[in-house]
Amino acid sequence: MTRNFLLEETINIEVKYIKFSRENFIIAGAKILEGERQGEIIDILGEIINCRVGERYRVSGKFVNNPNYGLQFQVKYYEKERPNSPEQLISYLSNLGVKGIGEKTAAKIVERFGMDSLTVILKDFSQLTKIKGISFEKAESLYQKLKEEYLFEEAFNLLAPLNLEPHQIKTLLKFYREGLIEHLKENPYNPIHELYGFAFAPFDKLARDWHFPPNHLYRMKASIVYVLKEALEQGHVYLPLVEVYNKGLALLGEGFGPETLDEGLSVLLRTGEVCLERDRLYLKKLYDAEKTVARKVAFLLTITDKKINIKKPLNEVEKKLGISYDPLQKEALSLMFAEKKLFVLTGGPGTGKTTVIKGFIELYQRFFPKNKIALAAPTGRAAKRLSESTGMPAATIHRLLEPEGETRSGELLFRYNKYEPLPYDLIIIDEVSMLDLPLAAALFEAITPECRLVLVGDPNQLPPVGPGQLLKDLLAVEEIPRISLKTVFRQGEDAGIIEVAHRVLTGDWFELERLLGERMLEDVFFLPAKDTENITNLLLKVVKKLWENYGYSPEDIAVLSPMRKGALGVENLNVLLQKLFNGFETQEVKFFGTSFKVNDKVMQIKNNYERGEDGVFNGETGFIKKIIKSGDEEEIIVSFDGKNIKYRKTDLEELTLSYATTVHKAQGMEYPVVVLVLHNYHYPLLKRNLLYTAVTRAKKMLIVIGTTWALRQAVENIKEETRYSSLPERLGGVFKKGDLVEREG
Ligand SMILES: Nc1ncnc2c1ncn2[C@@H]1O[C@H](COP(=O)(O)OP(=O)(O)OP(=O)(O)O)[C@@H](O)[C@H]1O
Repeated sequence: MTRNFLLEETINIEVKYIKFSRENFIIAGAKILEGERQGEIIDILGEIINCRVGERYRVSGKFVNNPNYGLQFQVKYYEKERPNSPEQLISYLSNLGVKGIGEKTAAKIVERFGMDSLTVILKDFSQLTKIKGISFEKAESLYQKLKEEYLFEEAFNLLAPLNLEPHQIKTLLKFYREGLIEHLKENPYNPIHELYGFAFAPFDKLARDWHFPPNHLYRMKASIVYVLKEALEQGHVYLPLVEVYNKGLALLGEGFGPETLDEGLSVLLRTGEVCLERDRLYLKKLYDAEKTVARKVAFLLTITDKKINIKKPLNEVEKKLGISYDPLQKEALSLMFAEKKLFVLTGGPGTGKTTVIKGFIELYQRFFPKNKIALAAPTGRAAKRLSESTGMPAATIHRLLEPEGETRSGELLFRYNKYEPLPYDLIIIDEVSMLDLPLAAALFEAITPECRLVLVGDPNQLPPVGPGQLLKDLLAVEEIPRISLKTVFRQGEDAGIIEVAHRVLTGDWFELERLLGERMLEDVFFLPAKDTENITNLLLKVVKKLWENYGYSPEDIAVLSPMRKGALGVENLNVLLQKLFNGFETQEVKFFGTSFKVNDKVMQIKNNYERGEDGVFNGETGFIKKIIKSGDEEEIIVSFDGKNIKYRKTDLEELTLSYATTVHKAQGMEYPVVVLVLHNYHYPLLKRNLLYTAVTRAKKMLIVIGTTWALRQAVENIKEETRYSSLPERLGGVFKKGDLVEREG
């Protein structure tokens, strides 16, 4: 949102009704308040936060003629006007959404305090209690709401013209509260240091506006930290110093050389915000995490146990489970009882990883009946699957560690850590491909040296969303005991899916094309379609058929797309699928353009350890069971696997519709039916590991809809991003040079 908008006009309007709102984009009917068009009601379109009926705005933008809707005004910049008549004030107060402050009560307030009402509320809200029907609590809620509005407005007026997104402004306010502007004045780059996910440019512009010189130390420091945080978002644990300098100098613009950054770097090193090792620069948090994991892994490998011979009891276990393990599986089982306390089991779908784990637990319980075992996985769904297949309780790694609070910048603190280690003798972690470095560090730190650790996963899946690539890194260190299971044992209804998964892995496009083209497989279908419109239509037709004719419920069907945005992006598909599955439902709560309806399939999109009894975590899916409306309050009850969790309207930023989801978000999940859409415009993401991850999510049926080119591209593109991580070298060092890892002392 900038003010330099070609042919820009500015008009004053009053919002009469909201026609449409999505995220922060709205279309509203507004009355023009002055000028030639005074009194006309036209549509205004644009991003306006917390836009409410009755409010007045000064909007800048341009008039456009829409062939269907007539004259409209596209808003590029706006300023909310404070109410300046008693009627406006009443409308403003009653539309704030404070429980118990409707039009009548608002009128009483304005009657008593006149045009000073807002000042009175902000200065001394207890005065409101003089009015009959306004309790202290009600007055306080109104004060809180008003204060929030003012803070937001102040921040918005300062930051929105710098291209900061509204949700980012909210994040800043949540973190700095009333002190936001003060903190920015002190050092406009503070958020780059203290938070994640912010661009450099807005704060750089702010610093310029406030006359901080371009070679200011703050700017040098922030550019380095920004470059490292950007690298973290891309999965890197560190960046080579030369890359930091190149990227940092590109940010600073012309006229700067490495020597200007040197000063910033030495301050950051002195204060410990970043760490330099050889030519590798780390954010401290990731440096510590990497060292923790390396130290613990080294420790688990150096302190050894007595090897146990499992030959005889294994026969009994095989009899009990009615299975005969193949030689590789037997070797895996025997290594799990070897001297070293860390073991990594890998393999694609259906290769018997779970079957080996089951046998291992059986054996372990025979040898150590009193020992305590914990099973965990990075996501709730993966933990549930692990629990179902082993018949033992399994938790997410978060729950295993028991979050107890979080730091100001949102990092979780756990009950179990190096001071209070996890009370288990054996820990088995599944889906380790999804485990990122910070969570791995928290886990490893909380493991006692006596504990045995078995890690299970498939390294061909996508790497974790967070930084690092633990599983791949561990596999790169030859001293770490591991077995990679190869034979596919599963011969059920998903045989075709497994065959396709293996063909994808080997990049066997011609065979795959033949299998799909000749419809050789019972459970995999490729429906070629060219443009996004055809793909969408076909998708809706297919999903409708699956639902109405084949009896699959929305819960059973996962529509996967590589991206969030665009015609075939998850956001768009969710709106279409909601209409299909739940179009007639009328009970809804609107939240920034998303309509949440009863029966909708939803996903939690951030970890919240305080929600419900033991937290709801990123990636958990559920269904909206109930919407409760009382007065101005709206609440939603979501059932996650039978567990009912309450969300207030303001909590809805934690939820998203999940009829469709990205392949990245579907990692670790399994669904009876996967419908995957692929189009040429997904090009940057069309990679083998993404396709493999999508394919292996399907248990009974896989349907791919899209262009042949996109599918082939995904099969053949093996360019995986390289993630900078020193873990393999650090661990290699233990066995060779011993220079990068400190032994546990
Ligand atoms: N040695 C074996 N002999 C016969 N059947 C086996 C053997 N090992 C595994 N199976 C069978 O193969 C199927 C797949 O095994 P399992 O579920 O353990 O694989 P997985 O690697 O965990 O798969 P996924 O990653 O897809 O969950 C199961 O039905 C299992 O009973």
